[in-house]
Amino acid sequence: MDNLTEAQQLQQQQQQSLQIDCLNENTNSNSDNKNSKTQREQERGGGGEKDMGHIGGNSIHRSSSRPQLDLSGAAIQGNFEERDPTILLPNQSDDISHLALDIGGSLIKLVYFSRHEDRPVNDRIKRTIKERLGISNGSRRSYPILGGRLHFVKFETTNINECLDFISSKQLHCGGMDARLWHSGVSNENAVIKATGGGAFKYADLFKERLGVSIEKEDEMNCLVAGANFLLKAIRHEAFTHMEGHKAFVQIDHNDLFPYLLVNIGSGVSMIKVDGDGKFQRVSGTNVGGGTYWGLGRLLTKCKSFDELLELSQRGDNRTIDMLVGDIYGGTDYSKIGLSASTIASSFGKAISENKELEDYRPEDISLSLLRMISYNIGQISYLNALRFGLKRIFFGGFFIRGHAYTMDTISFAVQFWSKGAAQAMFLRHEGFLGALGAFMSYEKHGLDDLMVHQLVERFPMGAPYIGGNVHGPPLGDLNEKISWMEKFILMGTEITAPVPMSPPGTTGLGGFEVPSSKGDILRSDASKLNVGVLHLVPTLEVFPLLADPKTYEPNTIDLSDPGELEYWFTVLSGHLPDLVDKAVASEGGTDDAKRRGDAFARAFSAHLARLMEEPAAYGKLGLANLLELREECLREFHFFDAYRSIKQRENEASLAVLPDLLMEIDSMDEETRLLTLIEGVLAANIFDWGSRACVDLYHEGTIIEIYKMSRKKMQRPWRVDDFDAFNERVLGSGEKKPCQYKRALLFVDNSGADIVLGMLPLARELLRRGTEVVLVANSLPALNDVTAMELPEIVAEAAKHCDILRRAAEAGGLLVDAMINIQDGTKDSSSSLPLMVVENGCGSPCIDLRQVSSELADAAKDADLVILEGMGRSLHTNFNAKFTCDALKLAMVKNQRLAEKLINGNIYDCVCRFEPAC
Ligand SMILES: CC(C)(COP(=O)(O)O)[C@@H](O)C(=O)NCCC(=O)O
Ligand SMILES: [Mn+2]
Repeated sequence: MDNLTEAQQLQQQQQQSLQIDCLNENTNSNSDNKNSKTQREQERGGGGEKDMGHIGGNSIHRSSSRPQLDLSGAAIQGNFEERDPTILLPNQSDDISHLALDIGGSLIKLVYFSRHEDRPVNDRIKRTIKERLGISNGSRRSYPILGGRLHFVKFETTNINECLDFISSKQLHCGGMDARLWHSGVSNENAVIKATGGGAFKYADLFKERLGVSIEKEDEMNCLVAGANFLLKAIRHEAFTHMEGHKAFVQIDHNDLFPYLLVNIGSGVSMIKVDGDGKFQRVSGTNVGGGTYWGLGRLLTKCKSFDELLELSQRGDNRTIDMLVGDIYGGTDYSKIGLSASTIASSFGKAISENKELEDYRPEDISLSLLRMISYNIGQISYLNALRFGLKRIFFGGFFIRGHAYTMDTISFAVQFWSKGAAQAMFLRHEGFLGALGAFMSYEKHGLDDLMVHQLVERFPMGAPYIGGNVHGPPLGDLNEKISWMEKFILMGTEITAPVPMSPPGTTGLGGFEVPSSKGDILRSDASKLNVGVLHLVPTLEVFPLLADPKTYEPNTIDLSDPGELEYWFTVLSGHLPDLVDKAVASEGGTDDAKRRGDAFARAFSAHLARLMEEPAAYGKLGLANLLELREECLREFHFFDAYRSIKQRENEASLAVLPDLLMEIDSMDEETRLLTLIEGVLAANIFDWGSRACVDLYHEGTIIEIYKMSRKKMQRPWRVDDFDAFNERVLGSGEKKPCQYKRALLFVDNSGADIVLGMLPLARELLRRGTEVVLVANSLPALNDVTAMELPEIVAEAAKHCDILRRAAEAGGLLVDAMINIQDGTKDSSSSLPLMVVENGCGSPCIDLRQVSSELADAAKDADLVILEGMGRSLHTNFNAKFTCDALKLAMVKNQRLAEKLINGNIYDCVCRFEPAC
């Protein structure tokens, strides 16, 4: 076995499995429909292959995981022969402009919008399920905004031509066209783009000349406030504190956001009291800002750029030039007034008493002294203004900060020092883009301000060529160019950096008055860039309505801010990489192109891991679920849309072949044994998990069915977490207690093959038999070997061939609309059956964040009174602690030793059956 290739092993498994009678080896008759279809298919040998060959095979989604553009009613307009004909999208909102700018003294900030690509949907099935769920399109909210993405990019103002080239090559200035005429290459002669900042005036003619567009100027303060309000309301992990090198995200209650002080540190500094949307007043400011640091720094150090100056400060020691309290007081504190010896008494003060020239001071020390002088000053004035107006919160934005840890620590220290701990400085991840975002929001009809937190998903693609928002060279056209760009870096022996470059974690040391820890030599040249990704706008996402308390809900069980956990999971995921790349490349035919993409994927994902290892909070709050999703997104970025496709197909086939025998065995049991056997079956079949190293090793030791049987045999109760009796009592009743007749159950299914076919489908069938409508909730996009909503109807259709209950329910639920046309036994009456339905969950990850689910799922949830979450990803890594307003059953086999120890004080392959009655 060891010497066989994976494909050969799988083929062998499939052949063997077709010869094995599942659980009851003495029986060979079938269950529900009592026919010999399985046998016939076995005799056909390849019959299963033929019928099932396309399960999952046509489910390639060419889009990112959160849909979508409204293509309903799309039609080609005009001549069909024409190349790139105009496509009419009658249901799409129109007149969306694609670009807005903030042209400042030193930087141009650009926010632009790109549409999501479409993806295949089985409209007929969707329509029937919508009807069953009572969803009418008329009752749904219509969204004024397109599904799409917001990109954040910046340029040096001195390189404005690069910016113009970028806009031109991406045709961003043509974005104001009517979206109903969505046609590549169509340009708009009279295009207008919104811009703010002084450069909107200064460069208006240049834009007209180079791009033929007019600039519509937007008020800078308006834009800053609109941008900040949008970010603080719509982005979950936007604001954070930064003290002594430690970053902590702050959860802002949207209903308690106002008033606050917004301090925007650009070339100069504005302090704005914000009382609501569009309600603000510029209460103060200072002319000592980013321009001062850069201007003085350039004169004093001969640095060529702001970033170079900032980088210099990393290696600086300001004590050589600043006059400290200790210098005045003979090395001692001035404790009577609370000043330590290391407090700066006078910035640059030492220079007056020493007989030195500029050349005698190290540029590093000058830069640090300047940075501290300016940051303290801004922090202090800000606090005094907050005090003046009784404001609790101060948010700092603007490109002076640049995600630079030391700058943030210094400002934080000043605020804390002067407020005696009563006030706290907060920073914004999109700090530099407030104005540009605000300008973007000033377009009418985009509806951006209607968007809510749950409709935005931030992703971090390997953002070449604009790493962390910074453009290097011309924009890349396609994936091929992106990979070439990465390869070039590899050839040059340069480490590829993840999209968000690092900033050093430890900085000021004690009380913010020490020298920053000397990180200069390992600091990359792009050290002080932004922590921003691409913002996906998905108006169709909703909060799962059955969450007991969405405000306190936290999907992740494992918090990776614990360094031990972080290191463990990083090692695990790095260890999985070579195997995953092999699978991904094989799934694309093993071509040279696939190998090249596989290599690029491995490098990109490793770069993400390295980046997050250095700064876990770089992409926002990090949990294990985020990491697992990042891996799937990264695969999709390099066009691996379903790496486990063939494994899923073969496991489906092998499992479907033994399903009839399993159903027959189950049907021979009394009610109580049956329910227990079904739950045991779900837990046992959850062993088929290609994301677990231990399980994958296990697969070498037998066929799918052998492993399944072995797993079933080991299902001894009590399980490590065992609430089966409570669930059993709820379902079947006992003594005085009446059985609970669930109306609708949502089954969040997990893996393909035995897991869905021999585990969850039989459980669904039992619920249907007991009078419960069943909704199978599956992934929108592939992730590992998870079954997707696209694949499920065909699997159900195959299963239904052997089972009347499933067939009637699937027909009633609209699942057999396309798939069952070859069934000829004439039973078409489904009117009296309870439906079995499938809805997509809105994500493409092994885990699920219930704050952001598809609107279909949210609709299906409204009448549900039972939620079953299955698998490690959905019920342990995420949602283990989630509370629901209806009964919930969490079922999983723990396939990782460390998790078993941590979470349930148990061992690998222990099981969890957690039943939680409605809150
Ligand atoms: C990715 C998974 C959550 C998928 O588990 P599932 O939800 O399919 O039960 C799980 O395989 C996992 O946590 N794997 C990584 C750890 C390991 O290799 O043990
Ligand atoms: Mn899974």
